[in-house]
Amino acid sequence: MTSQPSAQKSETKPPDEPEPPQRRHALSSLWRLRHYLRPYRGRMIAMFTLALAATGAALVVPWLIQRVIDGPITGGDTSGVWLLGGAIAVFGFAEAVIIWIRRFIQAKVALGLEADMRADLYAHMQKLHAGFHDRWQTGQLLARATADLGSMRRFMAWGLIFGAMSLVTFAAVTVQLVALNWQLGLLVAASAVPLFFTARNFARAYIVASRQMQDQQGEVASIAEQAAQGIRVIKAFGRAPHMERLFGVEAVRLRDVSVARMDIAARSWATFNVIPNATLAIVLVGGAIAVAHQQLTIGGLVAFVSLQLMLVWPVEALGWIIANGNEAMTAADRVKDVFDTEPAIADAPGAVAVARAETRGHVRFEGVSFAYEGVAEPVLDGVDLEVRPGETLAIAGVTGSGKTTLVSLVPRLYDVTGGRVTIDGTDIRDLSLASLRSVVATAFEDPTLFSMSVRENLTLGRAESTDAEVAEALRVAQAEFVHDLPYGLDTRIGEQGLSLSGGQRQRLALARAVLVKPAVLVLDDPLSALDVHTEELVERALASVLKGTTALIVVHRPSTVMLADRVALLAEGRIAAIGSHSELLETVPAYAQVLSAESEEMAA
Ligand SMILES: Nc1ncnc2c1ncn2[C@@H]1O[C@H](COP(=O)(O)OP(=O)(O)OP(=O)(O)O)[C@@H](O)[C@H]1O
Repeated sequence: MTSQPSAQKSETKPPDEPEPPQRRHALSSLWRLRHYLRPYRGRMIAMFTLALAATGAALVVPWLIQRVIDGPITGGDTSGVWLLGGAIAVFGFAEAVIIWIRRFIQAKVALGLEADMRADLYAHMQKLHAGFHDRWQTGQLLARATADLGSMRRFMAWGLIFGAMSLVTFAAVTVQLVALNWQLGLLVAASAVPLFFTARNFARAYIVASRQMQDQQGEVASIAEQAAQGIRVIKAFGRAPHMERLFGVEAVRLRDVSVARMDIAARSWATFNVIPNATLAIVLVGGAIAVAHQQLTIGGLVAFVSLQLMLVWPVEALGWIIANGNEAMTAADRVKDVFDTEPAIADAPGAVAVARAETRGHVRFEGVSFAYEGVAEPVLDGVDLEVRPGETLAIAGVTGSGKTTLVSLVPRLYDVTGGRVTIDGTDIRDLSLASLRSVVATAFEDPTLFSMSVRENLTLGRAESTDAEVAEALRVAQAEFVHDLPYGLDTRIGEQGLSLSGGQRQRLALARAVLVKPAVLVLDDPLSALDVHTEELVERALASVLKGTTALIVVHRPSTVMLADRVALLAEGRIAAIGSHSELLETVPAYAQVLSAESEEMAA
């Protein structure tokens, strides 16, 4: 078996995870994902039009107020107030309705966008080879699929519209202000200059802080995920305080980078608040002077101030929009890291599909070498091995000799780095992955079961299996205990099947592989968790299945070797010896050592 990847993963960051992004790169990462907006183009245009209409309705109100003050109020004509007051109410109500409709559409667009991106990201992660998942922390992937997509959704569906509307509002209000009083209007327009510089400096600092926080969120998620997965080990070793400390260190780091990020935001947002309010104070003084000099009516001043108040929120929101945009850019950069990883194991051009019925299951390893990514030393170095159709070949070797690695090459969980593996004479890289995996079925020593019903877990490799076939597979794997579960085959088993014992999980995983009725069955020490009696029962039933199937079985125990027609001894990356169990016991001392004293007893 391979060593626990999560243990390795906790030590290192993904090697292909880049350094914090340059603003330009982050922007281009977000830009590259613009196609997700395409299906929502119509609704985005509708949202923008509605936002414009709401702003238009809001802009009319100060103009009407000016008419009320300068007309009916100044002239003492109360009858005119009703009409203008009614118009103000209509426009105010219209604005509220339009905003409500826009928000309704916006929520659908936002959630639809996020769901689309998440579905694609998940599909892509599923296509990525096992080597990618070995190197990436699960928490980092989780953070990308949740928090990062959330940031992108917020910007694409809200930030973009609000940003555009803030600019439109600023321009429209400024034009109106200049028309009312050009000196004061230009003063308000000039306040855009300090705003621009504040916004630029804020954006530069915030993008780095955002990326640091997002990366750290991934670290915290990784530790939490490992702690949840390894809760039994942690408890058994009394390491809860140690794990708490580890988590605490990362959580404090997350708090620190989040506080640093908010610090940058708080300072800039204070400026975003101060500028419009300071401008408003100056306008009030200047406006009062203008009214005194009869350059502006009282109604004009009230309209001016009302219009200017309309700018306070868009300017204050600028800080949020920039922050949101930066978070979306760095999130897109992080998501792009995953999207840009090409599946190293994929269908070759012109890959052919093999049919199960036509596959004899003649497996050959021809001069096969293999080294894990980033590891110089090869695990396998020139393996030549033949498994004839219908033959059962056991692979033995000391721990860490590469048995799991060797059998993982057959379903192409990893690709050879030298030589080739063939099935019925065809290089498996020339077969379509889907068809290869339908003729090769695998059961691992550490059987992963999913949080779904027993039936769904069993039929994972062959959804169309009949009840009779399921029953037969359960019999072969001696897994009939499932019928005693509260809902039988419909019992939902816990995450990773934790509510079942190790041996029960192993038997279900074996039944799942057998159910596929594969041409080539790969079993990686599938009976290691069973007691001797159950193992014997499974072996007896399995023997009938193995008769018509080519099988490669990784073995540690002599009892499992008995299933095999021949045994290959793997040592130093090569096949050191091959033959029947008794031949090897007699002629290869290393073989007897590998299978321990137990093997000698059995041979005797
Ligand atoms: N994902 C991986 N990345 C890097 N190295 C790995 C990976 N998986 C396994 N190795 C290394 O490859 C070597 C062979 O591992 P493998 O699991 O194939 O051995 P094995 O013979 O099946 O061991 P065991 O009998 O203990 O199950 C070991 O040195 C192991 O540390």
